[in-house]
Amino acid sequence: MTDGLESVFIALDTSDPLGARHLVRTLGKGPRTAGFKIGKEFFTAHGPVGTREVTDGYPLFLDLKFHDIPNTVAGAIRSSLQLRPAIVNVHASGGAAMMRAAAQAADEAATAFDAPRPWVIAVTVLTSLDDSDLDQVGQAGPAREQVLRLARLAQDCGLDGVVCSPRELADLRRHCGPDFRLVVPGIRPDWADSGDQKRTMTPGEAISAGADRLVIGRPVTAAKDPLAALQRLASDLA
Ligand SMILES: O=C(O)c1cc(=O)[nH]c(=O)n1[C@@H]1O[C@H](COP(=O)(O)O)[C@@H](O)[C@H]1O
Repeated sequence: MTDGLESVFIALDTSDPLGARHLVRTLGKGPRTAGFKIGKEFFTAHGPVGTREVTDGYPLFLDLKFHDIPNTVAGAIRSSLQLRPAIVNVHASGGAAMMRAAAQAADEAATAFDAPRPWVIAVTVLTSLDDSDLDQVGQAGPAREQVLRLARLAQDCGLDGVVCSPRELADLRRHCGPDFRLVVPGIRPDWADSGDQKRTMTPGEAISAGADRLVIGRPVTAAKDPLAALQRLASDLA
């Protein structure tokens, strides 16, 4: 994975392998494509074999958001390294021991499989939640403070970075420093519907605020012409 202009992971949120394959062919060499994100929908249907086939050697963000006891998460991280992902993730709310176990498992498995060590990052507060949603589930808000609290914990536990919404980027950059990886969904160009995303910004705003990688799905993948949508989005970044 290179730093710099290739800054977007495209989310392949589909269970249709042919559709996913078509998106990879169309968007793989598109402007700003850093790689592809495989999440629960595709992985549950097609597993590691389907994932390997569909991503076809492009950098993989394996987004399975592990959240379990430390021993179970460590095992899941070890297994996931067989796919040689560029990025894997866990939920920060799984706690410090779980995050430490995830980081250690990634170190050990990278050595054991002679695989590159992926970024191990923690999801803070899902971008589909706002302050009142946090209140409902008994998490201390506002979202901005909860994201910062979890990001600091993830950094203390040796994780490489976090998933956050674009709205927290400036704060996190300031508190966590330039080397802490900030991977950012909740990206909505002003021409796209927000859908179920609540804490959003445009791609240009997110990059200016300090994102390392953007994660973009439906504004591109659900467009009539996904490549044209990606090109339009890239021009917002330029
Ligand atoms: O971990 C993620 O990637 C993630 C975390 C989060 O807080 N919010 C979030 O939307 N995501 C993922 O980012 C993608 C966003 O897709 P779109 O909303 O279609 O652009 C989806 O695949 C989500 O699963």
